[in-house]
Amino acid sequence: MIRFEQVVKQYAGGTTAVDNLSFEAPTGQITVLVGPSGCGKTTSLRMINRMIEPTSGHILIDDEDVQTFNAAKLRRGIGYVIQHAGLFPNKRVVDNVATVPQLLGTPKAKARERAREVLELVGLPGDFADRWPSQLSGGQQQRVGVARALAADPPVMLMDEPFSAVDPVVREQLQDEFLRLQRDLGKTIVFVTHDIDEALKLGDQIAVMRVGGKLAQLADPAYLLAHPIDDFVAEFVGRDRGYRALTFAETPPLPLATEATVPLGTTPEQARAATDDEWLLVVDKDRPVGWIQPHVIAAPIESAMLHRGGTVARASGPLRSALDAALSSPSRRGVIAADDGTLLGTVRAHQVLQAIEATERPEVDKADIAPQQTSEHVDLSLDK
Ligand SMILES: Nc1ncnc2c1ncn2[C@@H]1O[C@H](COP(=O)(O)OP(=O)(O)OP(=O)(O)O)[C@@H](O)[C@H]1O
Repeated sequence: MIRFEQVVKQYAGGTTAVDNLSFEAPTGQITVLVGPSGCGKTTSLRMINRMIEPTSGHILIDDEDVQTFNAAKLRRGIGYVIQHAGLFPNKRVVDNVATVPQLLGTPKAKARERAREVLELVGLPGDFADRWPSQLSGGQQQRVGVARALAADPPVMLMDEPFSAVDPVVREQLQDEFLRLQRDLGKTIVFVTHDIDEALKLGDQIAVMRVGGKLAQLADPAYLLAHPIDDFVAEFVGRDRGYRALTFAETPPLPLATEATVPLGTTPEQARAATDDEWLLVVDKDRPVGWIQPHVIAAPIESAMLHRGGTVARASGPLRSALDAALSSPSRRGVIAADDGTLLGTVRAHQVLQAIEATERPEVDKADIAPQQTSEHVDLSLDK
């Protein structure tokens, strides 16, 4: 566990970058620091591995003050990933990744062997290891950055906007892979981003910071969306936070309608006989694959003719997926599937909205509210 205790950082020149910050980043979980530019996220992160020293206060890792460690040793024992990966351009990928294990005393051959293993873990197998960083895409470079941080198998990882420099599609892939990896590795991670969507997706808990380096609210994503503590947090998590919150709400049993379906290869006559509706759902071995308009087609149904608009939601997934499926479907009927992908039925948006109306929001729990709100803080101000 990483614990911030009333940490303050004032830079020479007088800027208070971090102001009386207290929070805990639990072991094995992802804590995201999020907030607008200049709110002190990077400064907070870098104080953990002592790239920056606090003006006052303490940071503890597993109850040991980081001040008691040798700074260089501490840094080697903590994985650190930054935007643009920060790879050594004159070292091959494998040697970039092997750097920290070697610094920690692992013989070169063994460190390289380990580097190849970790590169495979982050989706860069085989000959990627022997390339130069400049021969990789931005997304691949970020993966090398993650591999390099993981190579020495540190229990703690610090990640500063690691996925911000790549395009949105690659970013989503990197986030998904990172979450998959973390499920297996269970590192204690502090992750900095200015992107609330990224914070909500990755964070087990989210610390929202405001300019001036103060903690505005610390909570898990669902709670943050349902109960922003003030206007600043509400504004920051977005006007569409009600919609975003559906990502964290389980789908209750929905009133599914039986949908007429036809398999690929169905002739136009057969398709027209199957329904009176404008849209007809096509399946492949009981799995929904797309919609066609039976009165428009002139040849047997093949894959290329399908309207793929409309996502398929899993009955066991979040309510947001069910609503997205209904809203994005060309027939306005959202397709709901079982976990194995087979069709269960369809649902309309108003039915999903009724289900949303019936869901409960997380209870307000005072313990989740930012430490600045505690009486301790009030006492301090009264002392003056
Ligand atoms: N070395 C420094 N000397 C003086 N002021 C600094 C220094 N580094 C950062 N600051 C100031 O401290 C404040 C916090 O900066 P920090 O980089 O921690 O914020 P951030 O939330 O990470 O911002 P961003 O999202 O823009 O990277 C800012 O006002 C910044 O200008």
